[in-house]
Amino acid sequence: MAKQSRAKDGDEIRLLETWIDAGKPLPGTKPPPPSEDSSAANARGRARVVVAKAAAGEYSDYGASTRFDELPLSTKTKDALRQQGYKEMSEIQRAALPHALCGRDVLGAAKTGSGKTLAFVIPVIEKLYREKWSQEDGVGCIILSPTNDLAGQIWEVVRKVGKHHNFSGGAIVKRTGIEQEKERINSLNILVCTPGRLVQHFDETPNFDCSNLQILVLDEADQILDQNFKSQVDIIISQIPKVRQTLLFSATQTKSVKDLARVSLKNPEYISVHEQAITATPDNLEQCAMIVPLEQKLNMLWSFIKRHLKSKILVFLSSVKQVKFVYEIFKKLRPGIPLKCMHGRMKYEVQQAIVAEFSESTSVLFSTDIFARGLDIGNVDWVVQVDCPESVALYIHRVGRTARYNKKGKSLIFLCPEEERMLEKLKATESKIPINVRKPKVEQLEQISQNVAAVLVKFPNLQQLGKRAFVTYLKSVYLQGDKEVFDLSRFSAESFAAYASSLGLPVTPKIRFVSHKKNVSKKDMEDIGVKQMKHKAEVIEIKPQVKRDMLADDGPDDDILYPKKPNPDANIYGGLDEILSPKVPGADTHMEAEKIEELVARPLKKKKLKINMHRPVGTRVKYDDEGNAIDPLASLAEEVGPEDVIHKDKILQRYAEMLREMQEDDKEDKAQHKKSLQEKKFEKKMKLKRRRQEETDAVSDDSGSESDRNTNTSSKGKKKYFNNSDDDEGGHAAKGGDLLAQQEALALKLLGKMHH
Ligand SMILES: Nc1ncnc2c1ncn2[C@@H]1O[C@H](COP(=O)(O)OP(=O)(O)OP(=O)(O)O)[C@@H](O)[C@H]1O
Repeated sequence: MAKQSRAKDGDEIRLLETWIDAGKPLPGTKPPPPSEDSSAANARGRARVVVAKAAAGEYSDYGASTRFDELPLSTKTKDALRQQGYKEMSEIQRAALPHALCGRDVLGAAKTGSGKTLAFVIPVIEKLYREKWSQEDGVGCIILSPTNDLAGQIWEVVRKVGKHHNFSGGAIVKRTGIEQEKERINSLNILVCTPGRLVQHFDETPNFDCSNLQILVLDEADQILDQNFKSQVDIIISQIPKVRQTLLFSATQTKSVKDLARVSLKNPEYISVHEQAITATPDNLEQCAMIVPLEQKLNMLWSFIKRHLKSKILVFLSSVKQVKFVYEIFKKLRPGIPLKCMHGRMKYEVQQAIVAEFSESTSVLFSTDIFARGLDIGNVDWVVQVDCPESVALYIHRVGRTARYNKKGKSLIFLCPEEERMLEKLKATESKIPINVRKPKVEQLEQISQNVAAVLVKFPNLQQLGKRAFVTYLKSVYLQGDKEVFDLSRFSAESFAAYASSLGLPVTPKIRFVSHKKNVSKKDMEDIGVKQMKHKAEVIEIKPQVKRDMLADDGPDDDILYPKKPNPDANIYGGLDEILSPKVPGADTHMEAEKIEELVARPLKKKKLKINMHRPVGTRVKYDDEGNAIDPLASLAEEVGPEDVIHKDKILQRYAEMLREMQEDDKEDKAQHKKSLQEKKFEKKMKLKRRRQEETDAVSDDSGSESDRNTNTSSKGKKKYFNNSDDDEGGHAAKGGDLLAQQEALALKLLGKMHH
């Protein structure tokens, strides 16, 4: 049987190779527009004729195919595609597959959700099939993806399309431990992984061999080729054969020759199927923007969710801490729709489970940008960007999580007045993003800051989270590279205090910014999700300024949350009234066991800050107790007065406690820091002492007198203690060592006491 099947495969491979060679499109050509006679029955008939002709030795040009079964593909692949319901090809598939199947390098760009994955998965499977690849041949294809989740998703597509083939493969992600992966990686034919994980295998897996690699794929190629992955990609390229096929795909493609040179494409086909399109985003996507002051964002998000309880909503926030905080707070406030959250700090299995749940149900998923690219979840109704994306490209990827493959979708972005430059960028002709600006109606906005404050009082652990959310948000703005959009100095001091207050925080948290790139920790980068921190040492100026109250401006017909009448301009497919579904009755805000009615209004008195932040760093620097320069923002935080706290007794009391706790924490931190410095100093001293002792011992060893030899017995023992504590001599000497250790411990203890 196996022999028979091999022979059958052999015949098919010969036929496919001749067909591919005889009917290949000319380099640089695009497929003609689909013929008018494209009814399903006719197309099926045509496909049958094409295949029969090929079998009879008449090979048709397949560059004009519109259906998968008209392409020179193996029966196994065609069967799997049919079983998955794939018949007609999408534009990018029509344009890219003919070139990729005949072995050309491809640089493909097409809108989000347009089917790019199949455009590279099919050539991968077919190439290995025609090469008669088997397990013993090792790694034949590497598909690089920027995230583990996306790698998992791509692997699923490979598995489904290749299910009748005999290849092995897998997503090399964090799920399995690296040790287990090391054992099996050389027997996998198709690897789907992040650049980082692959480099780890090059570094750590003995005999990891990619010398037979046939095909390299970069999904989300522009991201994989950016600075963040540069060193890893360079290592990968240096470890794989130069002669190979390379496929690069993304919705926002890199055109940088330098970038492309790094992956050494050979006469690549540049395929950008939507280059002439009027929009860079899917046609079925309705996009809106709202200018929302920082301190109103949470209220706005809450109000939006409350009015879309029957929708599947994906919410993007800029940091892990914010995602956690908003998720936890909203969970306590119970909007009346299931809530989920997702970020890079979660285990891979948990992420997978959340994705699966979100795919199935109507719910709200709060996420960092881990979810922004590539992930394919069916029927997302809304993408809401609470925090501004770092670039127009990221905006396109985020909104692309909805309106996928001919489905409809809507998106909404909140931009602070200070970030209006981003709106200009989105609206610029070259961005090709049809976005409508809407103004919310202030009287209909639900104000939840008192409720949030009450939740913080009841759940003190959320106070810390709130503080971290505040800090990471500001950090994320500070660390962004595009200073035209992200500039902390444009925010007024009052708006930070108001923002802290909107998060339920009694005081504006103290912040100290790092001023040099090298000082930005990896954890910060992960927390914030900032990929590239291009900023140099720079001045942060916080200019107290009169805030334009955007919400007070009650424009006509432009209320996205609660429109009076539909705006015909914004009505792309059926009107905003469908988007802005009326509030579902009986789903009012209710907090977990809290008595919200106990809380009174919490007016935030705007205190005029006395510090002048206009001056650049260097002309006016403040220092803390330890002599460190304090960032202007940190000083700003200190200026927040007691009048900024909530008036209600209970909350006041709690806040007073919190303040005390924070001061205590500060004190403890300082003491701890001092202690650890002294401990380090002490350890260093002891090490030096030990080394000197050893040197003295060594010198004694070299002397030859009888008496010296006696002394040597013990000094040798001492040396042996450090190397080998098993033998008797060593054991004896270990006592000496123990003594030393005891003395060290005692000294450390004393030191500790001194600083308490
Ligand atoms: N020819 C096709 N017929 C029907 N559905 C298809 C076809 N090709 C792809 N799809 C479906 O379209 C959806 C989007 O495809 P895919 O994830 O490949 O898009 P993409 O272009 O890679 O998007 P992104 O840029 O966001 O990564 C998937 O659910 C996929 O199953």
